[in-house]
Amino acid sequence: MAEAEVALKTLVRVQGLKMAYGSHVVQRNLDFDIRAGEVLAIIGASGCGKSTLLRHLIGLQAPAAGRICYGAEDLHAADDVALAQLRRRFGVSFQGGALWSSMSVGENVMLPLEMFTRLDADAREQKARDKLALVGLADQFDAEPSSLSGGMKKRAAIARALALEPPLLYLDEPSAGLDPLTAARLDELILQLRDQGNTITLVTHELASIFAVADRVLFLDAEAKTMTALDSPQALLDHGPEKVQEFLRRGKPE
Ligand SMILES: Nc1ncnc2c1ncn2[C@@H]1O[C@H](COP(=O)(O)OP(=O)(O)OP(=O)(O)O)[C@@H](O)[C@H]1O
Repeated sequence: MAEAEVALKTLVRVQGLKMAYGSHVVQRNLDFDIRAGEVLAIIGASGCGKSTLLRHLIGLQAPAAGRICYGAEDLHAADDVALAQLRRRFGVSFQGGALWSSMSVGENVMLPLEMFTRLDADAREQKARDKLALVGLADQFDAEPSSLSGGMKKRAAIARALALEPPLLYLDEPSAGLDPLTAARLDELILQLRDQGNTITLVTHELASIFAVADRVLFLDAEAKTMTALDSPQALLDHGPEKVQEFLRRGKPE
């Protein structure tokens, strides 16, 4: 397939999405695509609805209005069988990593393989070791999660999200709480995964990393309660809405 065609392929289409908790509307009129091969960063002020959007995208919360389609399949209208198949199309790494503390790092990564594939134990172990190697944790297969640093836990959670080799990864605040060097290494991992053909949608507060990794940025405005920008970080910095420029200027590296 030609490069331009790959870049334009849509994995997820969000149409007229309204998100609410009861009568409290968080965001409305969200219309955007997630394109194959891109890193899309969802940004905006605290409380604007970034995590809520992520929960809608992975099917944990239902829209108050609108649709989220993976190909022709409406995520929230899918029956259980279709939903199980849809969920195989994406991996998720939640804030904090959320590894099971009662299992070793390797067992954590093998868990989705045990639950969703018929691979035998040897094949599961090999795949988990491959994924851990990919995120730079080849030697941590037998380690307890509690012995890992914050950055290593996030990497291990990404390895687990990669276990089933989904084309799309959702990462919630992958570099939150990390020192700048560790955060930069995580940015490198995200770019490496993208270069290997993964599509990554991440929620982030870390403005510096947006410029390092994001192909496009979706800005959710907390006051307007809708998206007010969707473009490359540089384009938004140069000629985006004033509020978005201001938001991005705070994190622009010198
Ligand atoms: N379970 C819930 N019940 C009711 N309201 C909620 C719930 N979770 C979030 N909210 C509200 O929805 C809005 C969006 O919250 P959300 O956590 O999605 O924002 P965010 O942009 O991810 O914030 P942050 O950057 O601080 O993590 C906020 O006003 C929040 O108070």
